[in-house]
Amino acid sequence: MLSAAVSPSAPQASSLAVPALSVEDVSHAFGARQALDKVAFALAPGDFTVLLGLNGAGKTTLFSLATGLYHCRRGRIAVFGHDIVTDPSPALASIGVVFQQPTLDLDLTIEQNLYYHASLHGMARSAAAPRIAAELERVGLAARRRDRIRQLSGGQRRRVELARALVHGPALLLLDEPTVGLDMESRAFLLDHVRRLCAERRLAVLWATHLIDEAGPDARAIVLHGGRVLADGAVPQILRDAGTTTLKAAFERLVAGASSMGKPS
Ligand SMILES: Nc1ncnc2c1ncn2[C@@H]1O[C@H](COP(=O)(O)OP(=O)(O)OP(=O)(O)O)[C@@H](O)[C@H]1O
Repeated sequence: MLSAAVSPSAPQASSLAVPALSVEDVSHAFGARQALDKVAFALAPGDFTVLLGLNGAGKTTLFSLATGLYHCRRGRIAVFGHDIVTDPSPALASIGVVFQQPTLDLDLTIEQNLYYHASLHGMARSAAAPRIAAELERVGLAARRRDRIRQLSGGQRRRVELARALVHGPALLLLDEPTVGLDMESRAFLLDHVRRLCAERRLAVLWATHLIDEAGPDARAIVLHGGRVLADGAVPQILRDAGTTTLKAAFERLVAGASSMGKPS
């Protein structure tokens, strides 16, 4: 398993009055294809939750709905109580996102990309400057701040995207397959960095991945398959419920069970 150098925070959704993220019976279809089917869960501040699903499970669709890229028509998504459809401004102000597809401007410098993001969030340059400096320092890229994105490696670009997602001070961080294509060292860096943020800033994190080892034994995991939540809980509990010793085996058992019941795959 990848290491996380900080003590994790336990799932606390039940003890929280207003969840950082609340997904209530959300369904979404593309024509006849049902991408999400009554998905429901909640995240509390400080929760590090891994959304585990194979290609096509519905992870990106859920992220697109949670960030307002798609209109949420069936069910409800709220960020700190703000409905993403009816009250989007405060909801979006609280979210930081690292999308699956890189969205940096390759011809701008690291700093220019971050200032642009800050301005989209209505931050004055004077307010953005110390935030940008601090986030770049934390991801080890302060000295490269005037380099253009195209001069960076894939892992460095991902770190820039993470720094950018945090510049406006979100309390909820959504990451869609953030480590795809990265080597072990870069994956471990990102995972450790995000786990630290959870612990230090009480950031709520939803980390979507198909890489099972990114859900350490101390994480909470939501298993999404065929648009449905098959399991949601602390990893040890998921193992107990599935009667397995590894999350990989539990995942395979859950998916096989869903398939044998005729659920979409
Ligand atoms: N724009 C779209 N039009 C039609 N079908 C779509 C569209 N986007 C996603 N789908 C379908 O919805 C389902 C869920 O896709 P989604 O991209 O959300 O899964 P995912 O878990 O993010 O997978 P991946 O890890 O491969 O990105 C899949 O069956 C996919 O083919």
